[in-house]
Amino acid sequence: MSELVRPRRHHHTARPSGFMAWLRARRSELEYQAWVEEFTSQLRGVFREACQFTGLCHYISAAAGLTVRTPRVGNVVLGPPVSLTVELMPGQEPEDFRAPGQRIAHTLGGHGLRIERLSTRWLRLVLLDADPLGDPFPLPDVVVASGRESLLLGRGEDGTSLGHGIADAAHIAVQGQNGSGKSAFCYALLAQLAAADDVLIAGSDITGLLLGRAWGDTLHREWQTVGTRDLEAHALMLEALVAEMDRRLDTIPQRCDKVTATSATPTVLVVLEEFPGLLRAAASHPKPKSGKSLVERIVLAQLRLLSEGRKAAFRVLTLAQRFEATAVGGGYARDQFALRLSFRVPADSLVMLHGDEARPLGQEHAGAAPGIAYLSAPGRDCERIRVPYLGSYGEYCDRIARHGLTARVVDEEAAA
Ligand SMILES: Nc1ncnc2c1ncn2[C@@H]1O[C@H](COP(=O)(O)OP(=O)(O)OP(=O)(O)O)[C@@H](O)[C@H]1O
Repeated sequence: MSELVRPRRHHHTARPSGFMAWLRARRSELEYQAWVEEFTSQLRGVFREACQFTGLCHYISAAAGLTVRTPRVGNVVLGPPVSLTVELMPGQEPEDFRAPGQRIAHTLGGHGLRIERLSTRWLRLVLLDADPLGDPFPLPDVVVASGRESLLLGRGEDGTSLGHGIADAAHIAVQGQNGSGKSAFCYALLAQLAAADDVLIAGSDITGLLLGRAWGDTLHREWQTVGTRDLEAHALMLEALVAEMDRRLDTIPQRCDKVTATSATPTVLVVLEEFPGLLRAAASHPKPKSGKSLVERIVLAQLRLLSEGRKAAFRVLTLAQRFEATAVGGGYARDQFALRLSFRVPADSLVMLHGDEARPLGQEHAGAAPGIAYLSAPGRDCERIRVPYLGSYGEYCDRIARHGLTARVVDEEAAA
């Protein structure tokens, strides 16, 4: 199969003058039209073959033998970008094109496929020339005033921005290999949240970079435990958070089934940076003669925050290189995360966190550039996004110093 080359007009810089010039222009236009026809018919043929090889077809048994039916192509638009309208076959849905989309795009000579629903039966498939997530994009110096406002999570392949309110009842799981951009993503997330009056950023960070130093003068700092020198302090902090959660659950007002975050009872974002590393470090701690080990205490506290925290306005943000059940406190703990992001990870890790739906992307995502993540969330199709980049670590420290909350304006009425 020869490569599909999108027809391009020859641009004449000078306006044709005289009969010979007119003739040349006319001939060039006819050649262009013939090229367009040839390209369009080849594109239809290659699309048909791609559908056949990716299973987007029906096999019909007729007297003359087995025939293959593929989705009918309506209009082809040269663009750029090239797009084609396609009629769905009986029983087909636009989602069926998502998994094989990239293979179809590669077969047609593009990088990716954007799927747009035109009507119940018709789709537009847009062939993307380059990876729309290829270029980094900066995080503007913005903060939210409340956890109910939407944080900028990233940009999807169709260029639209994706938001998430921390007050939404979802715990967040972030996995990625070294250097894949997960810390930078959390810098961007926390920097946006630092000034919210109804949010407390708490948690444990053995690296002491995401939490800790940068938060020095803010009121979040006293709820953050960092470093590896005093590992018991991490367990004590998590247990203190569980105690606060229990207090809130005990005092939920009559006829309410959850705590509504205010400046007096802020949404507590419990950040667990490099959680498997914390468990590994805690495992080397001497076991007490009686009672629970340090690892058991940390795992139990995390599990309680994950399973009961949502109603008490607690959200957990856990980071790990790999979200293996054994590394993050068990399969039940892992199941509690509704919003899941994977930066560059091996294909099996991607499937482990996002399920079989992510399998077709596994190989490609294993080589993803820093800042590109695969995201799944309730009520959303799984998708690739590019997260915003805040810049250097120094810039993160500057933003926290500039915006980090140092005092709360308590709304007395809401507090009562
Ligand atoms: N969104 C992004 N856009 C562009 N470049 C990025 C982005 N995020 C990270 N990078 C680049 O990748 C580098 C590594 O990112 P980061 O430190 O966040 O990785 P990590 O996954 O946290 O790694 P580690 O586990 O080693 O801490 C950054 O120093 C930066 O150069």
